[in-house]
Amino acid sequence: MTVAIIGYGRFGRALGSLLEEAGIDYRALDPVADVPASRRAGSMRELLTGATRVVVAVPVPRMREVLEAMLPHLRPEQLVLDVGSVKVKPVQAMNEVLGTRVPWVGTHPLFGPLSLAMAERPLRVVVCPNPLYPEAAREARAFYERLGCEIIEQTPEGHDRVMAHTHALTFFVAKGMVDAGSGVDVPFAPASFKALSRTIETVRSDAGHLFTAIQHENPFAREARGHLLHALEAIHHELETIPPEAATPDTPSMELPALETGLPELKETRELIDQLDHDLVELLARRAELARRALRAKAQAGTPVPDPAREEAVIATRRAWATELGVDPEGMEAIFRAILRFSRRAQQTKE
Ligand SMILES: O=C(O)C(=O)C[C@]1(C(=O)O)C=C[C@@H](O)C=C1
Repeated sequence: MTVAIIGYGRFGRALGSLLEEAGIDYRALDPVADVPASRRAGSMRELLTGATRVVVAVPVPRMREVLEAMLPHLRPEQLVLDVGSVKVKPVQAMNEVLGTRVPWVGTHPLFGPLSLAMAERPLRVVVCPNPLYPEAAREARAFYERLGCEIIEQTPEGHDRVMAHTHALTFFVAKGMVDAGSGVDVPFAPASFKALSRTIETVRSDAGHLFTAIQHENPFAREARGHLLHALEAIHHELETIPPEAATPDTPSMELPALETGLPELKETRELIDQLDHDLVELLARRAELARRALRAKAQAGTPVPDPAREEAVIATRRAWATELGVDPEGMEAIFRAILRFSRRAQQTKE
């Protein structure tokens, strides 16, 4: 399989690194971004000749003109996939420009460069089957599964509706908070804000055109923003009008979903421990993924594998962190020695 990537921006590059990890050959074309010489195609014709999968990773508003530029060089045995963050408009563009000439399918990988760098798992991709090419969705599934992704099937409308209430609103709220100056240079922050500030960082690190695309190019985003603004206005108004002494947690409109589980204390505590351990297992899986990445980097740089000096440095810092947090450094060292053994074992297995 040879993959052609059109658009070597943040996502195009991230996809390139996934393809490389999976041992799949690819070429890329971008009018401005720097493509490594070994991967660079000189023209659309050169890029598309011989490619079996063609990934369109350009900003959504540019999709149609790019599809038009591709069309003369495409052949019916190829498969075109877009990776836009919205689906109704790109699918419409592919339907109109490619139609029944070349197989195509709309897809949205729900991960970006940041989640790949952090070794977040699972990597999920929404695939939107279309009646013109039922086989294309199956091929897209197989393609993404080779990259280690899980697939969710959705209609373009279903996808955009969900995204309007999740992706678009998250970006909207985060940008609103950034523009209102919240969280800048604060001396301390409660846990509730820490979770949100991670989101703000993600939004900040994404390409600028993404913000406009997920708001403007999603037909349901405007309405979702309107509902949110309306709800916020109503809350603001109530906070202004309800006298403070009347605003108990039982005031109907101010009620938040109950936090009390009503479970006996031991049962509740064990459930919390289970949740926390689940997070730990997920973190350890990501750590193992990063260790495998370190191994690949070391293979290129000729660094020793395993590396006792690095392992001792790891242990020393974790002991210091434990001391700072007031937990037993000996115990923490034992845990990290086990984690390093786990890590070395993970480096010996492929996936
Ligand atoms: O940092 C590295 O070189 C790694 O390969 C990662 C790691 C780790 O899991 O932290 C794993 C094995 C090495 O012996 C040292 C450290």
